[in-house]
Amino acid sequence: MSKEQLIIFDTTLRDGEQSPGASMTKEEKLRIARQLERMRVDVIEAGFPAASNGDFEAVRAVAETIKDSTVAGLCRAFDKDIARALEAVKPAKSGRIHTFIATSPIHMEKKLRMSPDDVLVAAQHAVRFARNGIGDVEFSCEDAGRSDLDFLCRIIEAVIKEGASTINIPDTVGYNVPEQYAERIRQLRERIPNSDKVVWSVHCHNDLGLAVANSLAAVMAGARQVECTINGLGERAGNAALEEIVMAVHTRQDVFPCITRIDTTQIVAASKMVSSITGFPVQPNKAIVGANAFAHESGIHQDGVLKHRETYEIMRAEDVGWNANKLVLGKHSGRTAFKARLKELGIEVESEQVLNVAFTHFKELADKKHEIFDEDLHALMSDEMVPPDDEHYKLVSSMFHSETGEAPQAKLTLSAGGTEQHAASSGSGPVDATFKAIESVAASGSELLLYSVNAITTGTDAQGEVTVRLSKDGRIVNGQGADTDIVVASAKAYINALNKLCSGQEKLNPQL
Ligand SMILES: CC(=O)SCCNC(=O)CCNC(=O)[C@H](O)C(C)(C)COP(=O)(O)OP(=O)(O)OC[C@H]1O[C@@H](n2cnc3c(N)ncnc32)[C@H](O)[C@@H]1OP(=O)(O)O
Ligand SMILES: CC(C)C(=O)C(=O)O
Repeated sequence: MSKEQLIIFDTTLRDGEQSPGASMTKEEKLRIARQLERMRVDVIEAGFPAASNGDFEAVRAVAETIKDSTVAGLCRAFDKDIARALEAVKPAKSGRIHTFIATSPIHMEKKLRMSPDDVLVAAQHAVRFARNGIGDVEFSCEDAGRSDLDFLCRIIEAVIKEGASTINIPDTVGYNVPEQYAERIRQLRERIPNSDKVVWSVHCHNDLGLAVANSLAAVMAGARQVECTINGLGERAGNAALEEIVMAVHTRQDVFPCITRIDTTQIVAASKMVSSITGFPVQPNKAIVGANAFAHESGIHQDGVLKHRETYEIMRAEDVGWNANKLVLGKHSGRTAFKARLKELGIEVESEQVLNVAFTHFKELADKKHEIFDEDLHALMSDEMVPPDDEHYKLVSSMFHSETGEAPQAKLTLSAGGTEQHAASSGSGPVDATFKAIESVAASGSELLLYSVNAITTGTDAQGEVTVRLSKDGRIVNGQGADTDIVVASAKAYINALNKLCSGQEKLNPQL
């Protein structure tokens, strides 16, 4: 007997982007969306079009590009929001409007300041309005995990009558526990007329570390869509991790009554891409995608695995995309192997020109490093992917001086809009001196929220990957830079963040 399909709805580009500091540019969203499509995700929630013109453009670009996944835009139960989302998803081959309103007593009374009856009317109106513009409408009862069951039944019955075809029951604040949440889904399916005509969806947050457990319990109770994100990214403690949901369902087919369409071999590439773009490292012990997820340290385990892999492994590393790399890349590699590996990693290169520049940089890196790993390529390509038009600032050259007892000095040459500028500064350390020197040219007035360095791979020749988070006028951006010299990586990351801050705006320093 063939199994029912479990719809995988990825919201990395929407709820994932709500992680403080994870905001993404249009180009970054497009790169991730292409990888999600390659992974055969069913629905890609690309953003919240009414949030800003930038997000509208990003959702529209995803809708124009993606052909094999449905593209969804989220909106409040508000005509203006819905109209904006309809416009953004219009170019999609398959588009969806996802509209929501809160249904819990605390949200209705304290946040919306609306009576339950008014919320019900707003929900009906929103779904009707959306259905006039598009055939595929999802309705979410925000904070359903703390909502009154009778009220949920009333509102859901009403929106189904208006034409909603997917009903989402979010545990918005991660309050539920698996048994209770599954029972909620079961009760709703039993009590609501025509419940078998809609897809039941779940969207779980991880405040108590139960997002995946709750989602899977709901699947056992009849949910057939799970909303999730790569690496579990998302508001506060995040959402259910896509890789964990998918691999639990695939590995335990003896338990689950459904199966996903996901190409699991694309999972690790997606995880590395999201980590590299957002600057959120994946913890080594993270299930499925952590560096240690398939590593065996202790003798008894190693002995067992050598005798029979399945003694300690319930999944095969290669099935989720680990160790897919059969070619070792280094300074003797050519363009063909370089291009092939990028393709395997889901990194699409827009033009031959970008490829040629990237290949030159790859060779430069290979001269400094013995072996080039996938992580190096992700970092390298993140540097290449900012379109040249948006690169107002460029690092031309740098010199650093540190001596015991002396304040470290940085001397830089930057190109600002094509004009070379020299800058020098001292600081409490070489990185501090570098940032001060850059600021003496850019005068961005931005606040440095985060500075972090990660060794991309092991060894003293490893590249350092630096993330710099800047904030200005309420906008928060992440910049990334990688180099075998971490001060250079820091300069690149700072400049990358500045370029994002000023993309689409006038240059930061009006004198330049
Ligand atoms: C659980 C979730 O993840 S929900 C999705 C969260 N995502 C976002 O918030 C996207 C980013 N948000 C934004 O850019 C802005 O908040 C906007 C553009 C959506 C709205 O901005 P503003 O109009 O300035 O409103 P603001 O954010 O201050 O307050 C939200 C308003 O929406 C109302 N509201 C909240 N949810 C809903 C809803 N689902 N339907 C209708 N109204 C809603 C609130 O009651 C509040 O109304 P009030 O101003 O009359 O008190
Ligand atoms: C809008 C919904 C789906 C949401 O993000 C939540 O409730 O957490």
